[in-house]
Amino acid sequence: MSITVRPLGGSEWPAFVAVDYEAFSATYPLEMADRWREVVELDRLLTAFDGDLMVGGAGALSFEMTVPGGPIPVAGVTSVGVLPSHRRRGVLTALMTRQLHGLHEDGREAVAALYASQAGIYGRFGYGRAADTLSFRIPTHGSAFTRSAPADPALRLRVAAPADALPGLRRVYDAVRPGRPGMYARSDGFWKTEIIPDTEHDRGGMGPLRCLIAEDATGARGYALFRAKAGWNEHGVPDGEVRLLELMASDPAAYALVWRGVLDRDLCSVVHAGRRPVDDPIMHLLAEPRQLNAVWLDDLWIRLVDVDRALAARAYAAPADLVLEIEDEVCPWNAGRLRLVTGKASCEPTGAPPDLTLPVDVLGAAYLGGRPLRAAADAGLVREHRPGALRELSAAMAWDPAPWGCRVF
Ligand SMILES: CC(=O)SCCNC(=O)CCNC(=O)[C@H](O)C(C)(C)COP(=O)(O)OP(=O)(O)OC[C@H]1O[C@@H](n2cnc3c(N)ncnc32)[C@H](O)[C@@H]1OP(=O)(O)O
Repeated sequence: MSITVRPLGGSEWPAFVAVDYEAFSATYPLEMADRWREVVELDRLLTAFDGDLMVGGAGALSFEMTVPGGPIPVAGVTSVGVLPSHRRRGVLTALMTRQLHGLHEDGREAVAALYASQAGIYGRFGYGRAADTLSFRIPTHGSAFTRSAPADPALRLRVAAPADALPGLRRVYDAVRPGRPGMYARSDGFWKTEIIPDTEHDRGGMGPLRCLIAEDATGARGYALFRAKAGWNEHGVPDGEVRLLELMASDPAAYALVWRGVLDRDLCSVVHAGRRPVDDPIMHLLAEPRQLNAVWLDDLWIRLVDVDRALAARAYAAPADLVLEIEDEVCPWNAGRLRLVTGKASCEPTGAPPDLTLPVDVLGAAYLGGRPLRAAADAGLVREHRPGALRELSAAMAWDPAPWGCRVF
């Protein structure tokens, strides 16, 4: 089988959707692809052909994503799929290789990010697991806060229609985003098609999308987007549930108030809060944090497309002056030695002997500051040639707060 990879042609969007739909065993009504059409950038979609049959596709979104120190351009890789009839014959490999080489030649983004459908897929292409996420299942009867939970009498909680509340949601999201690595700017289209849509399919058996806003005279300071479903058990005791989709606040008092609004919902006995940051302050607010019943998952995967530019683009938490020997089979322009000097964030080729040797996926995993390089070294993935070099780089790359992308793209 000979596979050709090329950009999507003018009339090929329906075929791209059909491949994706089949690859993902999707259940959404096909018209919903029109929604995604508002977000995707058609000129950044790649397709793979077996003869004249489209058998795979992959896309990239032009994001501004926060990394340690502030936002930078990042390619958000998405809509990757291969027809079941053509799996495990190298179609994804051809797409990923072409995409990474294209990003390098294009030069707009030195970093690519994605959410993986399965955690075993992307390491071979140089992506590292850079952020984690926790999902909570909180029984409302066990959700009392500690006595030191903050409160602000100027705040009030308001029930709002999500579409009407959009300016307030954006105000809060855009206040939080620049401070947390992994969060990315949302276009109007992204808010409208990914965050607030509310069809039967979006509801998935739950109620409509609901919104709580915490605000004062200046406007919104926090919000929650969620779905709920009331219910009673066989004894007549209320046991409805809340599914929290997003909760964001620009200050601690607003954060605590919005959470209380979600946890205190009448007739609901449990709150499922998916994809929360691993340093979510709710862990400090609950008097009995075991009631979080946390489950740990991978969040963003990061690929340093151009290692030198990517390392020079972020800030560092501690001084470091090191020679790194990078291993990168997929993007050979990265393989070699770079001198990283953190104070001025410069990263230049050098012939000096290396202090550390590490594969590009390990560096990608550490890039957002949430995965200690030291732990990767303990797993045997980093080789230290100068004693102390590992500790130096690990401390420099660590960052607070923990990385988190919030919503899958
Ligand atoms: C960012 C996103 O969009 S994530 C969404 C990814 N898409 C999906 O999950 C949809 C359903 N799955 C698919 O479409 C396909 O099975 C894909 C895209 C995951 C893989 O496509 P393929 O063309 O089969 O991959 P390809 O043949 O290039 O495999 C390359 C290597 O990855 C491995 N691989 C492929 N899929 C997986 C997987 N799901 N888990 C672990 N390893 C995998 C292959 O075994 C192969 O390994 P090898 O080089 O050691 O032989």
